[in-house]
Amino acid sequence: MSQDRIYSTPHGAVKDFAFDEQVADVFNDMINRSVPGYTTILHTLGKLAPRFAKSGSRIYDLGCSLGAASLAIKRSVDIEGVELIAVDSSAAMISRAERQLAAYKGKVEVSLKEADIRDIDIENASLVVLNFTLQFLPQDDRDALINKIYAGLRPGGLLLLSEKLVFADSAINDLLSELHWDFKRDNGYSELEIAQKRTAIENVMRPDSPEIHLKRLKGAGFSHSQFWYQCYNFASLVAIK
Ligand SMILES: Nc1ncnc2c1ncn2[C@@H]1O[C@H](C[S@+](CC[C@H]([NH3+])C(=O)[O-])CC(=O)[O-])[C@@H](O)[C@H]1O
Ligand SMILES: O=C(O)C(=O)Cc1ccccc1
Repeated sequence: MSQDRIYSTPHGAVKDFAFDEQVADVFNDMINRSVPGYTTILHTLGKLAPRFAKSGSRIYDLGCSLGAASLAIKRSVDIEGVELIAVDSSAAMISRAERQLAAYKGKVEVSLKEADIRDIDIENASLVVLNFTLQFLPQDDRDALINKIYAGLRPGGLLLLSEKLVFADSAINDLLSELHWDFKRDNGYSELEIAQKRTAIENVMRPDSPEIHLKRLKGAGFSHSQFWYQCYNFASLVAIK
């Protein structure tokens, strides 16, 4: 897997970030060096998946990128009769995810779909994963997706939702943003890379506050929801139907 050097040279006018071939080629390196807690969250998904996966049910990985979350599920779920549906709207991501997931033989049956997660049906789900995907949907479309997930989950089913956060308190927001940029510096990103990536994502990725996430989950009908992990301005929640 190649190193992410996409923003290492001056771009002039920085284009909006897109999940294209260039990004897909370096995505594993990019997400590991950019998202604090990414490995911890996938490790914990490997603990959650066998607890919630049920024979005769489906698991959805929405915005699967290269299939890292799906792979964590395949590796940890050792029962027959579970169908894993991994969805991404990027053709570049789906073709690479197909290769990566086929290389691991397990009991879970995987199908990959190149589709917009707003357009797919969610049915008979024991587990739904939104690992850093909701933040890329227009804010007006987020409630409808969470409502659809709630409706498609079985009683007792789990939603794992990981997101970058924004905080209403600007002193806190600034401090946690600075710590995130320190994390990127420590992982070898230059000031230019950090600044250009920031410009590239500002129009395509709009984080919500912790309060909005909890309110949205409650509004959808989830009676149990909780942040289980936070590092700086990155966090993960569980919600149980
Ligand atoms: N409307 C949409 N429909 C389908 N896919 C979408 C949509 N919008 C964005 N995507 C897809 O959501 C993914 C977000 S990355 C997820 C990481 C992964 N979950 C992981 O566990 O490694 C997170 C990040 O880059 O910060 C990309 O692959 C997009 O193509
Ligand atoms: O890189 C960043 O600053 C982020 O906020 C996370 C991220 C990671 C990978 C793709 C897009 C955004």
